[in-house]
Amino acid sequence: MPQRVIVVGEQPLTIEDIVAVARGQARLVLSQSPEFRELIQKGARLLDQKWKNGEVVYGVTTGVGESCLRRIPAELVPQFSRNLSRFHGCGLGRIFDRETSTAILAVRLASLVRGFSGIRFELLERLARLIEAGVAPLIPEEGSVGASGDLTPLSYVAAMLIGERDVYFEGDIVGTAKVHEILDLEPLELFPKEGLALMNGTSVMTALAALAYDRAEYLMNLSARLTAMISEALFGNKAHFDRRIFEQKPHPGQLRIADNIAADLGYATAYRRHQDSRIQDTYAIRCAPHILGVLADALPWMRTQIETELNSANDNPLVDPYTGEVLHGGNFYGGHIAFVADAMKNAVANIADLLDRQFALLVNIRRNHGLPLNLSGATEDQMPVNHGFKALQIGCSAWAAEALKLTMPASVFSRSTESHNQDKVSMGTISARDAIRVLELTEQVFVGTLLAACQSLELRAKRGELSWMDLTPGIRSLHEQVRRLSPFVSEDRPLEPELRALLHAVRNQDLQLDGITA
Ligand SMILES: N[C@@H](Cc1ccc(O)cc1)C(=O)O
Repeated sequence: MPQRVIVVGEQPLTIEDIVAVARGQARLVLSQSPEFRELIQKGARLLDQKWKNGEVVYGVTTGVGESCLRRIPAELVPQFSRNLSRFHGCGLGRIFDRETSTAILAVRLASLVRGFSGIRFELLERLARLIEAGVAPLIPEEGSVGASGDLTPLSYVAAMLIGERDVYFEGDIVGTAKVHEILDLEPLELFPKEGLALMNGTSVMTALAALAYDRAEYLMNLSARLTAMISEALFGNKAHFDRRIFEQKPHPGQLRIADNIAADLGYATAYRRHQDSRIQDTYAIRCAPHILGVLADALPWMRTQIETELNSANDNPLVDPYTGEVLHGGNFYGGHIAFVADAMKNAVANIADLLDRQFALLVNIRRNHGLPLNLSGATEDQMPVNHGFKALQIGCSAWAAEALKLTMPASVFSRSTESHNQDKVSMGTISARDAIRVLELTEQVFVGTLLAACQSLELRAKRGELSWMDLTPGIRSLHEQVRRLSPFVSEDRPLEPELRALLHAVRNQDLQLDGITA
């Protein structure tokens, strides 16, 4: 299949563009339009003239941050960009994976093409060339306060361009200098301001937020379908998803989720309650649209903020390419992304909690309308030595608790740092990393609960309590997709490999959600 080509520099990028580039599903190419090239070069030329004329330019002929009053002698200016990236080479913690690192490169490029960063076209070309060649720096996750930009993690992007530190390349981890040799490239000598332009921005947190948005949206839609499956397995009351209820409190996302669940249940107004169903199910079923709807209704706002940040010039100082004026500000402050990510982790962890409660309904013999204890599929004589889904439920409770624990907002933990120059910071990169971790855990809760739901439906079918033909194609299709990776549990067995296979399918968005209205 020919890869989609995304031209950067001509139109704003979307969250989906970043995800596609990160996953190798789209190529990112730099606009070759002469006007675009001229816009970029103009900013670089103006800046070059300024410092060569002996003018004081922050971050070029002065130190950075609190050191802004210290002048840098002309002969030391070229060395400065290199040193800036080097002294920030102090990140710690885990290393971002290749996909995330690629997203970070693409997001930084989307910012620099605005033409307000005073960098050469050549630098943009090199960045695009390295992305195209599948090169991505090894970036430690920790060490950014998220205002003053993601200085430390982005220093690894600058280091890659000057041929330093290590990168992912062709499935390996390789010294950057070596990769330059292989690709027959000379490492760049950064021009004044280029180091600062690369590092002084919000691209790490924004890349994480874009990836998280995509995962959260998919997981939300999967969870709506899973809710329908579990409602069927519990002989739930389908009338809880009657459109008229939601029209009276018409949050559009919540209404859409309710409609999707109703459709998956084949609900029609003439519906008659199952003889075993309760007049009102507990909240984990009845309020599922209200719980998932919180995220559904936040997503449009989150998208606006993430995509505005993604397509912004978020460094400092900015260089107006039309007048040559140097504008000193604080666009590196990641408060919007911090707030989005804190909100996202809260809404997603609530999904973990919701699914964990749904699982609890399935295994509890006082609530599950006759399903066997622990959903065991063993024969009667084998029952005493088979515990079915008991441990998996415990696992889901642990993952849900861990996700919920991570919802403490990071954006309120500003620390005054850097000799009180950076006296109020966003912590957005920490929020965004939390959001990713909460998603990982919630995906785990999802696959565990999904297996339990499939087991429950199959138990019902085996016992003649439910007919597959009475279920909608949406539910049957999800069940069949799961069964290709993990069969019915009749005798106890370790489920880890199957859970991992399912997780992999969720991460790759391989589970098809046919018929869902997004
Ligand atoms: N973010 C600072 C620049 C800076 C760069 C590196 C530092 O270590 C500190 C500060 C500014 O634009 O004002």
